[in-house]
Amino acid sequence: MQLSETKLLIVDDDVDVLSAAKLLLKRHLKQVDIEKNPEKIPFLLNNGEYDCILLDMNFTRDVSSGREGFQWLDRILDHSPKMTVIMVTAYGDVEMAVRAIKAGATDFVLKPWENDKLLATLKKALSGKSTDGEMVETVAAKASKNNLVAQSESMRYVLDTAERVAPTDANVLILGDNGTGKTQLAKYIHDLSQRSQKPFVCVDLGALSENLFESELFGHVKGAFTDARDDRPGRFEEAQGGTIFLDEIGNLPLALQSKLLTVIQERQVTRVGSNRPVTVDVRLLCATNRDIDKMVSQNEFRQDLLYRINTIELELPPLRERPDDIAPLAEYYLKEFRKKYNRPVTSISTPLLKKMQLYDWPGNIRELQHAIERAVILSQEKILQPDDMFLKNVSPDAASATAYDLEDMEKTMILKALKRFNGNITDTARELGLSRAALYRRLEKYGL
Ligand SMILES: Nc1ncnc2c1ncn2[C@@H]1O[C@H](COP(=O)(O)OP(=O)(O)OP(=O)(O)O)[C@@H](O)[C@H]1O
Repeated sequence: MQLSETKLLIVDDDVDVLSAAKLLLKRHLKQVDIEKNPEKIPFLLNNGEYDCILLDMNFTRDVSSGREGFQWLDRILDHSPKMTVIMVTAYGDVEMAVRAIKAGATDFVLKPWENDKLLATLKKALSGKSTDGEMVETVAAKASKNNLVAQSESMRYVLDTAERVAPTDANVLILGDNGTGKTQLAKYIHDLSQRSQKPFVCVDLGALSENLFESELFGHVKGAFTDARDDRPGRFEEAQGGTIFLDEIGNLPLALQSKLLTVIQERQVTRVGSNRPVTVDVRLLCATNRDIDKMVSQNEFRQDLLYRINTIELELPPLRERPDDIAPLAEYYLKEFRKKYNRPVTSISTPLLKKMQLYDWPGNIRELQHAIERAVILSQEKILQPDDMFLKNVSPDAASATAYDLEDMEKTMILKALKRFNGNITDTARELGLSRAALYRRLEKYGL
């Protein structure tokens, strides 16, 4: 959207700020309205057709929590979910900005602002919108999203948060078991960020031997150790301007944890064997499948480092906790492998899908991917059947279930749901889409 077509509302309790902003912006925008009292916001939203709101975070002087601003942000987005809201704060720091963006703001500006910066922020926020208010995705982000299957509510929440955090440059820690998609998510964040045209460097700290960590991350100079025949930049330098993704950060030895902390604080790396620091501008994404808080409490991971890397934490749930993703993932990989191996398989039978829903998937998406790959290669059928997929811990009853074994299926589903919610009847009933009374009747019927 063009700046010259934009109708803007500015809400701030400081009249000087309001008049200065109006004086500057009315020359560039179609309409600029100002309001001192945030209580008027609902009335103004009902009566004006604004494209953008510049909203102060702190209405009560000397209060810097931003609480009021967040409350008004919620109210605005409840009323107009696609509104471009730019938060204004005198106390801005990355954390507050990230919280605002997570809560739905498009961007933020610091007070007192420089006129050029304010205009640039407005332009950027509005240019990300097409006329119907949808965010325009970059080509890389679109491609990346196409590879991400996310139908369950929990995954959509994770992606939604990732999308909000991506443009902020905040450090993100991704938690999740093996194969849940941590690397894929990190790439997605990079593709959605302003660094998407710069390198995305992925370092698997779980696959590095301890004596290689330092030179791999920070580089070395010729002669620094026996095998160092040339000067070599480390992965931080390779990621210059872009993103570095440190996978399995929980594997970083303590001595290197303090070096990494220094790198993050000073934004400089020093190659092994050199004493000349090199300035690096990288965004840091980390991931681990370990219980990092427990590692901190056992002094295996530095608390101060954790604070630095987890400005935002995203947790990928295991596949068994998002059964809604199983069918779309299976379809997605069926299509991929059918093409890759030129096989005539067209679809997945309902009984096989049921069998997959009942399985625990300890290896998560990676395991599902391999299971479909094997089935596509080996199956003689056009439609994959339960026997085409060997899954270790599915009970034989469930495995041979046909679409017509409804009672067996129902009993198994109830048992699974009860287990998942530790016997809690209300939660189990809600999960199964039953009333509590209906669930009790079935428990009695099946003698559970
Ligand atoms: N949402 C998704 N949709 C489709 N495929 C996915 C999704 N998430 C992950 N995958 C695929 O699953 C496999 C495992 O994903 P990924 O390597 O990102 O997991 P990870 O959590 O980083 O694993 P590890 O802990 O072993 O490093 C990859 O082949 C990836 O492409």
